[in-house]
Amino acid sequence: MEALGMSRLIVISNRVSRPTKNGNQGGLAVALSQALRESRGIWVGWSGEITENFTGQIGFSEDEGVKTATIDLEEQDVDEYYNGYANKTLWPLFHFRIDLAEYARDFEGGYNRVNQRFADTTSPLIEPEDIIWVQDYHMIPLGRMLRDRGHDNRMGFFLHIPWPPTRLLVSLPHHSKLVQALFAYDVVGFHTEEWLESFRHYVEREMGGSVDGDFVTLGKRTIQAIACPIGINAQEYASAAVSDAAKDMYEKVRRSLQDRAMIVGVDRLDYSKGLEERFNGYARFLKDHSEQHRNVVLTQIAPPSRGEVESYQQIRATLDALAGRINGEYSDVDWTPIRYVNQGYPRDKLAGIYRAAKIGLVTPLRDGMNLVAKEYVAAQNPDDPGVLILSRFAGAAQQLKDALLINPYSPEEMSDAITRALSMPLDERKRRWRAMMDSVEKQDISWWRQRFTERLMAVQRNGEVKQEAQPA
Ligand SMILES: O=P(O)(O)OC[C@H]1O[C@H](O[C@H]2O[C@H](CO)[C@@H](O)[C@H](O)[C@H]2O)[C@H](O)[C@@H](O)[C@@H]1O
Ligand SMILES: O=c1ccn([C@@H]2O[C@H](COP(=O)(O)OP(=O)(O)O)[C@@H](O)[C@H]2O)c(=O)[nH]1
Repeated sequence: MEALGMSRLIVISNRVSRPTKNGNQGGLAVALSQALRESRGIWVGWSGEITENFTGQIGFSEDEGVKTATIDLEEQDVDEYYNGYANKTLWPLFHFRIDLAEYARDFEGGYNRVNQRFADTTSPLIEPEDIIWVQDYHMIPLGRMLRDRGHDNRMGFFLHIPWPPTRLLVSLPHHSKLVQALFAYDVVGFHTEEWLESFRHYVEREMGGSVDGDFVTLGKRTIQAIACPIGINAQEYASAAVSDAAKDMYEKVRRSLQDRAMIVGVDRLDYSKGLEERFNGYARFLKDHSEQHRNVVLTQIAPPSRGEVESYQQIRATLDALAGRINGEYSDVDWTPIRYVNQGYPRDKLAGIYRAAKIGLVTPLRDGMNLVAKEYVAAQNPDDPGVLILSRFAGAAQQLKDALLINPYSPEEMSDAITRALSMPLDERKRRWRAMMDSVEKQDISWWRQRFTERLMAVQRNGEVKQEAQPA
């Protein structure tokens, strides 16, 4: 494979997704699997299992040509690392919710302990020419820990969530230690220019570092920090939308709607996704447009997520009550305005649901990227496409400028956008869809992977960048 040459790729992430025969995997897993297969690489991560006492024993497996190496964690590890520091401390803070961020020394201790465990697991597997690619906020210190074990390999890090403004980040105890750890990598990637800009701002203002184009220097160490938006497998997703499973689902949904227009939302049940604001915006639409009652249904698919974390239990209870209240107020014996569904669907069925929806309503308060927005576009019928209403605060809004971009905090804007989308002429729908689909197809998941790994390959093992890789 051209980007990696003869080097093996080693990917390390919290979750590992093994290829299955029916290909039912997320886009990230598909993209990484392809690169791992072609480079005979390894994907390292948590097995998702809990063991009584940590053994460090590695479970090796090979499925469809992709090797995985996983470890089990102890209950205390999962509490302090995954539920604790990752999802009670970093996730809310990095999504600008310092009101929800909890800090406890135990969380930070558990986070570092688990990262040491991943470093111990990965270290013996690493060969000198391997390129190492660490994914996401669960694993920020891992690169530093691998360097401490003597690995001078090319190492990259990709952050899948936003990078917060400096004024918020400084509320984290030991914030500079966390940021300093990123300087162990050679290339650090973010989804958007905005997150990259905030990272550079922190390094310059808080740490006295300097920025020169993509190069960011702190003390003796210079790394590259780039914006590299993740995409989906657009062609494959468009095909999935006309598969038998998708068509069955499409028919089932359409039959149940009886000519009503469907608005669809698909999100993990997470406070960052703006579901409460979405329901309130839709309620505002119902209040302002009684003539539209019975013509419209909002289907919100929201599989529960991170249910051991209290803020997730709270948002779930809030949404249960809100959906009940809105339905109670507006329903009739033969019409329910919100279908609120707490189960997840596999890709093909989901693609059929997206295609059956006249409107995709994607309104996170803050989101690293949001792949659902791109999937909704890819699943549409080119001859009769639906309209995407997208929060300006999703990373995806930087690319999908032909969506109806809204401020998710404003119920009026949401109500107006729904009204506009319901009556949008076919010509305008087609024009907007074509422009968005061009972007989804061009900057797809392979583009993302290749752009990042090419940058990493251009770094020499001593950390210098080959001349031709320097940006103009
Ligand atoms: O693994 P979980 O705790 O169940 O969470 C699922 C994933 O959520 C986050 O996704 C992010 O990555 C997406 C792809 O780049 C991006 O589109 C989205 O905006 C992000 O929120 C998380 O960052 C992943 O690590 C989780 O696996
Ligand atoms: O019932 C569901 C709900 C969501 N997803 C997938 O979960 C991913 C969600 O990614 P996104 O970037 O939108 O948000 P995240 O959950 O990663 O924050 C998308 O690929 C969805 O298709 C799914 O397969 N089934």
